[in-house]
Amino acid sequence: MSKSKELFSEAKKYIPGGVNSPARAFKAVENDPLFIEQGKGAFIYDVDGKKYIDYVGSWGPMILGHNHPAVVEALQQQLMKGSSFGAPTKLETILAEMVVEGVSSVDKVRMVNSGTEATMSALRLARGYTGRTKIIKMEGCYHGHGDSLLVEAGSGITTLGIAGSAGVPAKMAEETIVVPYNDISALEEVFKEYSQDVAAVILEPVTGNMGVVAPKNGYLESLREITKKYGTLLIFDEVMTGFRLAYGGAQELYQVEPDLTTFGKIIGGGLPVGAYGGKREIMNYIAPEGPVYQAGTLSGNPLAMTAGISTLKLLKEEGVYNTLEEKGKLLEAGIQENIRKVDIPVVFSRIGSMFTLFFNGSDVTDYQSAKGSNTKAFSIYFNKMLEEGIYLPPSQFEANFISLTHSKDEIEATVEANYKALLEVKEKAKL
Ligand SMILES: Cc1ncc(COP(=O)(O)O)c(C=O)c1O
Ligand SMILES: NCC(=O)CCC(=O)O
Repeated sequence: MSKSKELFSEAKKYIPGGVNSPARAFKAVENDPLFIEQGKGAFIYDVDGKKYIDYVGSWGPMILGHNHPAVVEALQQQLMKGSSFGAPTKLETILAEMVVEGVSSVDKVRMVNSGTEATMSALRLARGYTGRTKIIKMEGCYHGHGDSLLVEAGSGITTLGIAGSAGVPAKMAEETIVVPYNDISALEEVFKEYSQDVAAVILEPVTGNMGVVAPKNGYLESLREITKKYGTLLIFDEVMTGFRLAYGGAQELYQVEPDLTTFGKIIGGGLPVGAYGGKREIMNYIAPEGPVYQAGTLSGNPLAMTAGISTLKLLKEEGVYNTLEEKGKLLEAGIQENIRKVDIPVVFSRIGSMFTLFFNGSDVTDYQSAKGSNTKAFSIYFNKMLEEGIYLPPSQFEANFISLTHSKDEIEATVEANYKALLEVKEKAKL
């Protein structure tokens, strides 16, 4: 038995399902999770000593690759000074200023400890600011596990094939209206009925949590117009896309400004951080300045701020996002060629350094089309890639991430493995 399997059965005795987040459980791919010993650059090493090229990147944060020396050095220095004070440090202002300078719609930003906290807090703020209660979310978008948002959510909810979560009060869920992603007329219909009740529309501007799906031409612009018309706040959940698709996130890439933005993943440089920010007038509603309460013992934690600052400093350098795009293009070209050669119904969807291979014969533009993917084929693909030393998110409905440390060699090795895995899928799934 592998050490990973041993550790997993031990973990299951003390931790529900053996994991601290369901997305890692490998349930949909009929396998057991690897236990990871260490990471370096584009690679992770499991406890059995096997080396993998990593496309999970801790689900997004590790855009610089694992254990970047500058981040490690900065963390070591900060650790000598102390890990938490529960009092202000200048590090918080430095990171906040970097976010404000980097993201055009953000005048002020509040640090929290996870993406979940960021979206929960942004919703409370939107409700407090507008005095309205309903929110609109898009099918298949995942915004963390806050009650209001665990409705028709992507990521683990979709992976496990469940509708939502037990324990969410029906009254709470009723305040959430769900419409399909990329569908403006569905949104307009909802606004006709609830024009004065909707505090916020929240979405992933480019989705990662039903797999990578891009907004249709003009979709984000229309969202901006409609929300403005009805006095509803537009919230871009950029937990995944922030500092990933561009330094200024999807809103920079598509040139559409939301009222509020949520962040996580990359701004914590691998440590637990989330944040929400936006227009000054709205952000001033947060306590102690305003009436919307939101707090955190470890919020703005100096270690987390340090990891975030040193990560963003490196991402600010000239050419970083072009480099990521080049890597994405190289991988895409290789995989598209494989898809042609193997002649298999697969859609390769990519924006910058985020991508998903949908085992799907039709275009994927929303949750319904994403769910039409062949999850059995994905499972075969996933396990073959793992065998070939490529570590992917263990679900069809997730984004893969390329880091700055994925070199030509790693990308070529991935393309080679992808060819073998597609062949295996074609044969075993009879595609
Ligand atoms: C778009 C998006 N929002 C929110 C979250 C929740 O973040 P966290 O897992 O840090 O709570 C995630 C990922 O988990 C995400 O991808
Ligand atoms: N796309 C899914 C995530 O980013 C979250 C991972 C987790 O919940 O463990």
